Amino acid sequence: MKQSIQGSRLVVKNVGKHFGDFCALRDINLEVEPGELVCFLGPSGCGKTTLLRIIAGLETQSSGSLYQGGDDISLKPPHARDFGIVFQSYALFPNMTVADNVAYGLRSVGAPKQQIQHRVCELLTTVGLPDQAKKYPTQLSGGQQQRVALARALAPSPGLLLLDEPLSALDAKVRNHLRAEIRHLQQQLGVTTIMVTHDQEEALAMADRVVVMNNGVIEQVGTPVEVYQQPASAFVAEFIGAMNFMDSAAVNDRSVQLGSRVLHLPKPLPRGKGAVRLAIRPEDVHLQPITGDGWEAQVNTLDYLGAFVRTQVTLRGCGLRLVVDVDPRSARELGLAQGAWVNVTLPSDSLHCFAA
Ligand SMILES: Nc1ncnc2c1ncn2[C@@H]1O[C@H](COP(=O)(O)OP(=O)(O)OP(=O)(O)O)[C@@H](O)[C@H]1O
Repeated sequence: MKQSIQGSRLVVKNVGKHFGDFCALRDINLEVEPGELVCFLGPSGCGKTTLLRIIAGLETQSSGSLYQGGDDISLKPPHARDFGIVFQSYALFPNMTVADNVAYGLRSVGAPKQQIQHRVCELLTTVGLPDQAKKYPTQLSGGQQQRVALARALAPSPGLLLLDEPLSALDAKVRNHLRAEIRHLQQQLGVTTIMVTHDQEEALAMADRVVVMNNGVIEQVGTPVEVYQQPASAFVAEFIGAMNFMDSAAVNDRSVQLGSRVLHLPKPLPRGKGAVRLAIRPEDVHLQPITGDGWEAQVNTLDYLGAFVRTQVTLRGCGLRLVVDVDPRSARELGLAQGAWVNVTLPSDSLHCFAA
């Protein structure tokens, strides 16, 4: 039996899902490449789990189709699809040993006994539990149980691995550790993987591409760098990381009026007129000594967060409040303190614009 897994390509085409009158998914289109790890990320109720369950065949789509490795799987029952799944709650069989849990999928397809034993050993070693084969799930920690669940899902060498919030029941330290291990294992095996999460840090750290969902639609599909640096909508900009939003008005297709100033934009506006929602990340706002260029602003609050200082300032004149992240050394050099005055500049190449 092979240790490496040949990941298969998954295509989701025009998938929609209704529960009665409620539309949970609308016209979902997605292609997951062999060996890729894709995260479904979005707020509670946006449809992540429903989409994962449709891919697994545990839920039936109301419209659209699905293809795995070129085969139309749209109407296949779960057992006829080629995937392994890990749920948030470990869902191990409590009356079976660790070894029997991992062997379960192989026994059900009638694999020879010796081959099963070898595969179970191999997988328990891979997930770092070579000595736990004879234990029962209740004798293991949450992190260990989730490793067993992962080994069980991978045992039949599926073309697709589905992970439904696999880390959210674990404490922060175990979660971070297991996050890195799952990613390493996934890359080593080359198994095509889809993970559902509402934790943006987890998605950005693990995924090749992130699918950002909201209200049953895909807002953006992109690499972690793309969804962070070039958010396609105000929702994505706000949902991933921190963002300042400012109401402004277009002067023409390359500039906007903010308070008494005209700011130039990095990209042309789709419409060169009307209201525009301008946005900038806290780490992209520049603070300088009061003699510098830009707006005069007063410091309202300062929070020391270890790697950086999160500051809130109010611009003189327009009264606009901005959150600014400054590295601790610059904060010291600027003499940042509550009530202090600084100059604020908003670099053009860091501005994002969205329809108001
Ligand atoms: N069987 C069902 N019957 C009716 N409505 C459902 C059913 N399953 C899901 N929904 C609704 O569909 C929407 C999407 O649910 P889903 O579980 O996919 O969201 P989610 O993004 O995974 O959220 P969470 O992060 O909270 O799990 C929700 O509004 C939910 O209430």
